[in-house]
Amino acid sequence: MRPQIIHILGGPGCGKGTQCVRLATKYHFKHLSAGDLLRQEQSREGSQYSKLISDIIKEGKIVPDFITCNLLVDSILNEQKTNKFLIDGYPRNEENLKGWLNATKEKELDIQALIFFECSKEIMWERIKKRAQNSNREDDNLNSFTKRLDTFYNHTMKVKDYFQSQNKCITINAEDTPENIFMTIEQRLKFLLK
Ligand SMILES: Nc1ncnc2c1ncn2[C@@H]1O[C@H](COP(=O)(O)OP(=O)(O)O)[C@@H](O)[C@H]1O
Ligand SMILES: O=c1ccn([C@@H]2O[C@H](COP(=O)(O)OP(=O)(O)O)[C@@H](O)[C@H]2O)c(=O)[nH]1
Ligand SMILES: [Mg+2]
Repeated sequence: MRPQIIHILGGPGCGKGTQCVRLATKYHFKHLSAGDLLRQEQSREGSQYSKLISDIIKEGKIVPDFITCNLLVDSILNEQKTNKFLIDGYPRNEENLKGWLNATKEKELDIQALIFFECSKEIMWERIKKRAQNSNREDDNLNSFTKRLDTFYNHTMKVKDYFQSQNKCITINAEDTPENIFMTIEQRLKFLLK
């Protein structure tokens, strides 16, 4: 069967990773966080992209697609246990989207849906501040958060528009408790979750 893919997007700190972990555990998805893959590549000894990734992440900008797309495709093709994937935090702009649509067509990957989290910037900032207490991430500070937010509104929203035009976008209110958000996702994605 063709690998099945669900994307998750939303602003910085809205709770994408938290809900992906829950979904992956209960429904046996492989959770691929584009940000985690980039951070791994950044700290991989000998990586020619370390500095580029680090600089872009601090600035809240978006890493060129050939890097992120290759990391994701490699992870999908190397996965042995499942053919269901949650792709967390990607595609983040139109360049990512174009690269991803080409790659998925070529590799015959089936994109089923985008889960899009809606959350106010005030709540996202509260959550980032909480995460900053133990995340050690270079971008969990007010300066990077402001830039990431700007990138989100100016670029990532266009990706949402694309999925909406394909009738594949499921919008979820992410301002609730993690438990309630998870229940809402389960209800809205019943047709996909097995
Ligand atoms: N629904 C929620 N209510 C309160 N805090 C949350 C909720 N979801 C996630 N968090 C917390 O907010 C922070 C950011 O969550 P995370 O899942 O890493 O977001 P994202 O991947 O979208 O940046 C973490 O500290 C997490 O524990
Ligand atoms: O496809 C991606 C995903 C992430 N990033 C970079 O990695 C950072 C952190 O992404 P992550 O998804 O981990 O952040 P989150 O939204 O979960 O806080 C982003 O701000 C971007 O700079 C990127 O360039 N391309
Ligand atoms: Mg995350």
